[in-house]
Amino acid sequence: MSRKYLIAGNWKMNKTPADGADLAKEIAAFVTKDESVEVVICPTAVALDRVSSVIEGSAVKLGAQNLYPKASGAYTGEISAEMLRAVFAKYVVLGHSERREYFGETDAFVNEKVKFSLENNLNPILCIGETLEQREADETLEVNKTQLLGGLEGVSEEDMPKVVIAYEPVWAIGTGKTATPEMAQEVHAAIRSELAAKYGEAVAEKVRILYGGSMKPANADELLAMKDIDGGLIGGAALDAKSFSDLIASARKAD
Ligand SMILES: O=C(CO)COP(=O)(O)O
Repeated sequence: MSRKYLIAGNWKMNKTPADGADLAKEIAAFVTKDESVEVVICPTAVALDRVSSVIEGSAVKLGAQNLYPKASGAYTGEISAEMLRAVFAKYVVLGHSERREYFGETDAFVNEKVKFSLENNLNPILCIGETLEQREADETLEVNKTQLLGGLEGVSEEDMPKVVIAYEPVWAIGTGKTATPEMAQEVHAAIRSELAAKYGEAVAEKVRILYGGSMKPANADELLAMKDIDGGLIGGAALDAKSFSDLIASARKAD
């Protein structure tokens, strides 16, 4: 496959800087320099600097979990793109369903962040996904299309290869319930065809679409075998060096 698999760990609100550094050290030891899989870890903001030092010189890349789309100034509690670049973050998770649900983030706000991250040399991981109610009401494809196109409003074709999409069905996050490979593939294929309609086939083929939602070593092989699943955005299973390494190993095999 021409797209490089991406395994990204979203640590959410877990791990102190010291615990994060320990975990990062173990992951960095597992990831080789000529790795066929791109590996990203996304600690909390307070752990970014320390984790960054630990993975320096390794093939593991750093991601943040959020940013505020302003250069600097009176935005108490927020973190700028420049600050993320200063700790050598390469990726930033945006529009996660937890941020949409608990912090009221809208498609328009997520879109501002996506554009701001691209303007500031950070690769956005744009998260989209339907709730259980929406799936049961047969709205899955429509909801994902709205969040996808809303998040990408005004993003140029040239910037698209830097964008990663993460399909994370809300009902599968942290619940132990995983979408079947076929369910996930259906949505991933629909996402890719929306990208093709907006940006053309060649661009759509380059964009990586990750699956997220209770992905773990036991189900990774069959998910990663699907044509349009290019990796995973992992929560719970990314908090343990063994399970995260096993996920990287699955992606190596799937390559
Ligand atoms: O939300 C997720 C990653 O962003 C997925 O979380 P879990 O892997 O814990 O279900």
